[in-house]
Amino acid sequence: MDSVLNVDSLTASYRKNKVLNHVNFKVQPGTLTAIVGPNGAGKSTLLKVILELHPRLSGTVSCFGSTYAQVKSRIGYVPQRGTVDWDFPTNALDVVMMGLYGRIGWLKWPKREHRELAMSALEEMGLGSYADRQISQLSGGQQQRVFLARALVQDADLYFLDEPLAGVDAATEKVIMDTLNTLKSKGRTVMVVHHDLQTVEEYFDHVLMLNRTVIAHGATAEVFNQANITRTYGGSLRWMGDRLG
Ligand SMILES: Nc1ncnc2c1ncn2[C@@H]1O[C@H](COP(=O)(O)OP(=O)(O)OP(=O)(O)O)[C@@H](O)[C@H]1O
Repeated sequence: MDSVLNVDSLTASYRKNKVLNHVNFKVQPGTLTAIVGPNGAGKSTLLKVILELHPRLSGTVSCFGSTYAQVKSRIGYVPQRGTVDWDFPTNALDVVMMGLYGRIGWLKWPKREHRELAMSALEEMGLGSYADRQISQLSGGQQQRVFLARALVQDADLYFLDEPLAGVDAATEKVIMDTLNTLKSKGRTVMVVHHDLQTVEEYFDHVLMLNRTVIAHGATAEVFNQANITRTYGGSLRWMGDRLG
């Protein structure tokens, strides 16, 4: 089967600090992958390099057999909440509409059908009554759902989400995971930076274990084991041993 994403010998740095070193992996369509690794492992940087928001030093990234620039309308991104300027004066509905600009075209006015699409995505996220609310006046979990709604209306084939479950309550976590599973059931491919090792097996069918390079990658049932967790995190996670044997 052709891979949706092929990362080959990818190396990236911030000035002289090499953050990603010969990262190699391929992702198959219709998979839901957790990207896990300790703080500073390069998870967010990996997404930024794939999305051409940060340059690579060497290596290649191909999405659907093409460069990112050629297929970017097929790719959705939900950034880490902390990296977004929530004081930007815009309301929830307008943020969701941004996901439609690929279809509407920049500098063109959205039509009623676009507004309805954005509205129904907000409703799907349980935020129908918040459409006019300034994004700075939403809770963290609501902001996260607004960004997920924006990604949904984009109707992409490949999604990257950077810690969408960080700091959200159980109800929002369920809404987000249900949404990601729906995308997967439609054959979309989803990659999620994730920190809670306790839920990796329950939520994700694949896992990419990263610590500046790929420590392990594959089906969760095959690679998410104590040996690989220790290799990824060092000896600092001994408490997981009881669970994973
Ligand atoms: N803009 C930047 N300028 C300089 N160094 C950076 C920058 N962004 C990240 N780094 C460094 O690159 C390394 C990898 O950071 P990155 O944010 O990719 O890690 P991460 O795995 O996503 O971490 P976390 O789990 O803490 O979010 C870290 O050492 C970090 O300090």
